[in-house]
Amino acid sequence: MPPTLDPGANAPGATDPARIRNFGIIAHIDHGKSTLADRMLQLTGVVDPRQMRAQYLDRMDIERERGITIKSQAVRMPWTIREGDRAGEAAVLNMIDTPGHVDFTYEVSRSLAACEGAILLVDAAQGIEAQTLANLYLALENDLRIIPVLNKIDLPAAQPEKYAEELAHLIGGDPADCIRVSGKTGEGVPYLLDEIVRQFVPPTGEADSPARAMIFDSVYDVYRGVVTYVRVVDGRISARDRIKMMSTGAVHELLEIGVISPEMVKAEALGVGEVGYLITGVKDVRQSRVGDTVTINGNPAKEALGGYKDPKPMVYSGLYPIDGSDYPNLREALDKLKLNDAALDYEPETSGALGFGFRCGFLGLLHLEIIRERLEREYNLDLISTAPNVVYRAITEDGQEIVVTNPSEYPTGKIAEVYEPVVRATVLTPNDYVGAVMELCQGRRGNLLGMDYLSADRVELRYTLPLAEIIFDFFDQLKSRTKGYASLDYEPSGEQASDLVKVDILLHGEPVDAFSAIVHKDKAYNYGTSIAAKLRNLIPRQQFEVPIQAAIGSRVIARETIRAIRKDVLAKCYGGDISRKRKLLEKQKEGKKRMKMVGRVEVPQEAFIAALSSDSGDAKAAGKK
Ligand SMILES: Nc1nc2c(ncn2[C@@H]2O[C@H](COP(=O)(O)OP(=O)(O)OP(=O)(O)O)[C@@H](O)[C@H]2O)c(=O)[nH]1
Repeated sequence: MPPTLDPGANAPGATDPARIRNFGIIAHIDHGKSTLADRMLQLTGVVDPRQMRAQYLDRMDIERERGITIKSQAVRMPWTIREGDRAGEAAVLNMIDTPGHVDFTYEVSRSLAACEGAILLVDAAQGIEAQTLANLYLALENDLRIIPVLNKIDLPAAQPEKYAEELAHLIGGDPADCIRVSGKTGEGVPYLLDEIVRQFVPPTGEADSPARAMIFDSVYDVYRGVVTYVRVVDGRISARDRIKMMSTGAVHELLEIGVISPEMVKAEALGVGEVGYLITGVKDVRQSRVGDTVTINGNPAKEALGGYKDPKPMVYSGLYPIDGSDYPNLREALDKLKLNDAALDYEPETSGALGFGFRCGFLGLLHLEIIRERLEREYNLDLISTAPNVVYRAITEDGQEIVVTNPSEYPTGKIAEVYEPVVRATVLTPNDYVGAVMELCQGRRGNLLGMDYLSADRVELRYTLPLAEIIFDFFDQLKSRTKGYASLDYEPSGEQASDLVKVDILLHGEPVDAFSAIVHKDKAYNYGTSIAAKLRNLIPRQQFEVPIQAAIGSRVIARETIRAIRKDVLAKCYGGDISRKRKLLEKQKEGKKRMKMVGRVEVPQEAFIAALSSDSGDAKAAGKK
């Protein structure tokens, strides 16, 4: 049975802003955000205990399986203070669930911009991790009040005293002010809800000004089209308004407006400080973008709320169907996924080695991995992805600027300067591994910005690093060098000029496009030798000698050779009967169909796939801690 919302003073559209508390929960992955959110839904009576399922708010299958939150959601919950001198004070809590992973930092920052307060949730058995810090900085940038909370106090390994010290040291204040809870058993959660009403401030806004609402999430629903989540800042949006998106000027009819509690509940209007959803019938999330400001067409606001950014892909990779006849299906699947993902970018591309496919842009490696997994799982496609690369900006000597999202577009002429994206990375590690982490970062062209002791045995290291150095196996390396104890977070931090070169891999003198890469000059040799060695083992011997070369322009930097073999399928048939010979030749022809020709060399497609797939796989690891 859907919950019925109070029709009185607390009804959506009529809620006194002084009663509203908008807050988010920020935490490192797996510190228990979704579990705590579930417990709150239950304690506030929004979800019937019998309907409760784990991670109620994580709706997508992939989210639930991976246990990570990709899309944020907002839930409205009534709460009345239970204890203390303000007992009996009724409030409306809007809990805005935020994604935790670095790829979705922009979404986190928009969700937080819709809040006045944030719960800083830390696992009492683990302490502060890199994403705790990164998200805390985002919350502080948005001027949010912070309530420090230690979770999982039911665990035997929990050390709440120790980590309360650490938290207090980080955000200032008294360790005793850290609230201790268990999302699992519910212990401490009612007290936390009381404190949310007591400590967080209500929203402020101009009730009589033209309406302005910020979009903090936008999801595509097969039945309802795009559902847009907004936080009203000024004025009021009612069900009969025509709304206008301030970044594009597009005007839409409102079909429905309401709040989530925890399913969609229609409302008459949303007023100052309220959080809810809009449905306009548009079919594409790009028309309703996160960060944009919604106003009313008849009485538009003059200025948009700040902070809107176009989503910009950071990492590109080619996606190819293993079976070439799946190409139209892949196109259709990408078209559909894009409806739900404003950051996904793709265009057709052809590769000599892999056939027809798409060059796709992603926010980061986890984003790539999620899209690929959804394509394979929901659309039944078998895919191969080329090694991911970042976006380079090359300036030629005659002053032309070329943006390179694919190594094959790298200009061949004289280049004055090449810029690559850099990130600001935060690594948290136990004291013992500081040396190992530094060595790794230095090896990846990192630049140490600073180092702080969070407690006697935990260190925060801040580096700038080229994004390209992080997207391969950085995370795996970090984990293995620190026995799994270090955590990593990073955010884009502009670009830098670097000494970069394009390495081509040539097979019998012909370049194989799928293996061209842009790498730092000092790493070109390593890249060249490793790919050449890999291909030598994967490509079967031919009837002539095949050199595999790695080259920068016309200069060869590495070489391997596949020795010649004469494969005579008829060798076994001395004399014998002609029909048997014909049969063997037919069979050989069949086998050849699966071969790709690179110049004169026959290469089984599986060889390309094997050579490419051993480079990926890091995103999976990066998805979890
Ligand atoms: N013992 C114990 N386990 C908990 C508690 N809260 C969460 N967990 C467990 O910790 C794991 C991670 O919890 P989630 O709620 O999925 O964590 P999350 O922070 O939402 O993770 P992301 O959505 O990936 O960011 C799950 O296995 C939970 O069952 C708690 O209070 N006590």
